[in-house]
Amino acid sequence: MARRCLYLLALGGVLLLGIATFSRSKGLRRSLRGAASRIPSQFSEEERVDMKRRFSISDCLTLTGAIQIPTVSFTSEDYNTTALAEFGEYIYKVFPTVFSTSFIQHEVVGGYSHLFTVQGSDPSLQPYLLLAHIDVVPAPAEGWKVPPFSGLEHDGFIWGRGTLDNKNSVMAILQALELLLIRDYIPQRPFFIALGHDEEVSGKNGARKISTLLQARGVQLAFVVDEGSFILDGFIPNVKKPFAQIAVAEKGSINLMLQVNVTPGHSSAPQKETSIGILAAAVSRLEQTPLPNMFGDGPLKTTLELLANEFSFPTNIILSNLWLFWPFVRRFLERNHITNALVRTTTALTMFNAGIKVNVIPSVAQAVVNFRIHPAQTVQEVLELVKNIVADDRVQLHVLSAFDPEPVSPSDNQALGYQLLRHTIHSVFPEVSIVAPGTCIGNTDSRHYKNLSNGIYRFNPFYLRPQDFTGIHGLNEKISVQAYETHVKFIFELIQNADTVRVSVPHVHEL
Ligand SMILES: CCCCCCCC/C=C\CCCCCCCC(=O)N[C@@H](CCC(N)=O)C(=O)O
Ligand SMILES: [Zn+2]
Ligand SMILES: [Zn+2]
Repeated sequence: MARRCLYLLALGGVLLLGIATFSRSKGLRRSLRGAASRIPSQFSEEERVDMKRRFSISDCLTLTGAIQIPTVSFTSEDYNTTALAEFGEYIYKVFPTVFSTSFIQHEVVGGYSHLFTVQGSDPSLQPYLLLAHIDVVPAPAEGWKVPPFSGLEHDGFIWGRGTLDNKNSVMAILQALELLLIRDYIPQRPFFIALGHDEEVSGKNGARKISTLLQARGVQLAFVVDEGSFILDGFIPNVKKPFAQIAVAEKGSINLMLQVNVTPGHSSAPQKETSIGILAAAVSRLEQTPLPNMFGDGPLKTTLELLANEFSFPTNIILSNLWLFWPFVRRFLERNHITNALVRTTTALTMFNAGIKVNVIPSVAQAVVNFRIHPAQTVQEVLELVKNIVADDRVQLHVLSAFDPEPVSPSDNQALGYQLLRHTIHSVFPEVSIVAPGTCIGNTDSRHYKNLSNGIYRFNPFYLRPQDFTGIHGLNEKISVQAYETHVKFIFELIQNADTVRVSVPHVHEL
């Protein structure tokens, strides 16, 4: 009853005050609106067939295609170096113009990563960086409808590990540049392309080394574009149509090992508690005690306000008036595992090891918990909360790896990278009316570049539905041929759009 009264009261207030509107100054957004690509992003039938083959199954220059090369990362010390080296040779063969153009320098960094420096014709413009990664997570063939490294095309889709994460970006970036160069396009704004080889296992040998190299050269970037968000379709119940989310934030991470040591013994006369029992109780407490809901801090509130009109009544009214309804929305978002990941630091129990024999009380039990830290919290704050939840001195806590969330990048009208992406999304996907800032719940190589730019944007130009999400790191990863072509078109337009707009920048760097 009380809730109903509150709701009616609020509704009345809303009608009186009028539904919130967002004032938008013109500035950069206006200058982008008139910007048109100088070379139309239209590809001949032959070019379309070629770009598909290079990505999937190349029958022209080699027997393999990009998806067929098993560039698997297992751990930060163990990745398929043979495949990574083969991939380097492959891109050299299939993108001859990129590799032979005088104003493009190519360097191999960290053994297998690639850095391309494209010297723009106007060095007064601040450079930007396009990121992607060559490596993929393992893909045992069980459960796949086609072999994961076959690159087979079926029903309009290219199947295989890396088709969404992230050889699509690697190949689309190089393909778009190749096609622009063939059309004699000379970029005005300098830019870099960095293709990491160990993103899936930290990026410390690829992205981090490239970033260090660029920093040593005094490079400051106008913006960085990486993977990490999409045109989201069906992730939020009741949202009427897909919307593009550009991730301006990225969660932090802690891998925490919990360990319990006891004196081993015969299982016929166990002590009251075993190492396994103590550890199991501790990790269960962690799982059963969610970390605080941080709704209201970070970009999610803005995303929901921008989406408000996409919902039907009364959700549209509720989201337009979060100042009033935030306690309700805060609780609502916890109910679904993906929206829950957006409002708090998540706790995932990922490894559990103990025991050597059926009749031996094990001396050691170990578990690993993976926390993804909300943008409004830090590693130290999370560790403090975790200690209080575990609350058992017999459980040792060892931080295996940890990093804080990334700073939130600007998404205002003067934010060049954000506005260029926004403009390009509207031009390549005219049916997508909403572009909103958001948070990447996974981690990307872009975090290694935060010293070089405050404008880091994570966006992949394709539609993602919840069922597609299960293919990323999962089974039957696939991309439609049309989505891959559109990815190429998007980069083709983005590079040209980056040349069209002029904003004053504080730092000018000569490549
Ligand atoms: C209101 C907005 C609703 C938003 C719904 C969000 C839907 C999110 C969908 C997908 C997010 C996918 C994130 C992809 C990037 C993840 C890349 C990745 O797997 N990285 C690894 C890196 C590991 C490492 N060692 O660095 C990881 O995160 O584990
Ligand atoms: Zn990835
Ligand atoms: Zn991945």
